[in-house]
Amino acid sequence: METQQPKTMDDPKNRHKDACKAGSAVDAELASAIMARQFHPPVTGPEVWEGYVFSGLEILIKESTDLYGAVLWPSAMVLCHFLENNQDKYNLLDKNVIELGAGTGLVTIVSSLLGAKVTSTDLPDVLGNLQYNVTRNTKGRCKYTPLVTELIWGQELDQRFPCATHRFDYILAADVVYAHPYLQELMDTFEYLCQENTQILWAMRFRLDPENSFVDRFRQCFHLEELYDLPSLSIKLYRAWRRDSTTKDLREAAKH
Ligand SMILES: C[S@@+](CC[C@H](N)C(=O)[O-])C[C@H]1O[C@@H](n2cnc3c(N)ncnc32)[C@H](O)[C@@H]1O
Repeated sequence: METQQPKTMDDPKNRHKDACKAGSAVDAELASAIMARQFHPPVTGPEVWEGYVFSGLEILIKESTDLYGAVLWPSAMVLCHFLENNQDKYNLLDKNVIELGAGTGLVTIVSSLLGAKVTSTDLPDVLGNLQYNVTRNTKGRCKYTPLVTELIWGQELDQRFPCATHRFDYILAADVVYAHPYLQELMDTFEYLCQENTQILWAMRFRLDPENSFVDRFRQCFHLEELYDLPSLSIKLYRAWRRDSTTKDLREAAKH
């Protein structure tokens, strides 16, 4: 299957240069705190690495610039920053977590470092690089070894992730909504995986109309709460849960 290469995406490497130019003081402060997580590791040679600090640990991510799934997008940093700083409310310890469109794996790595049992998923083309980064940064550092596996949105979900045996406390997703032709399949995947006690934590960058209409459609199936709004990065972070679940269900689920 071909990896989708969205025509409307800008270069993530340049994106954060504009951070903090606009928006409220809170936005600017938060955006710069998130972007300060990145450092340039002293790795020489032909390989390109990006360095990040989360959970008090250095994380080295290998990117390969030929695929969108092999580049780290700032929404992933926003989601990681949130998870690390909100462990009192969103404690991932011993929780079942699935990440959709994991790309280079930063969210999977940070969730694993925070104690979650993570299933990290993406298209077949990017799994090699994803597995490499996940192993490199979690081996010997995590309570549970993360599982890296293929999940093509909307395909074979009931065969590969039967509801009876695959119950997730959290679905994590960073920058999976953009101008690609699989938005309905992505929506179907959220709907399929999100059970009564599941919470979705989803960071997205707003670029063009597809993002806005996806959010509108998403609201028809899920309750949506805005957790972060970072205008300087054009990124929002949402929490979502099924329309037929109550907040009480989720509070009860969070206790176990
Ligand atoms: C913009 S990248 C974001 C990557 C990562 N979450 C991050 O924030 O750095 C979008 C991700 O979605 C994955 N993706 C795109 N279409 C997909 C599909 N139909 N099924 C599963 N994953 C898909 C891509 O391979 C890529 O990893």
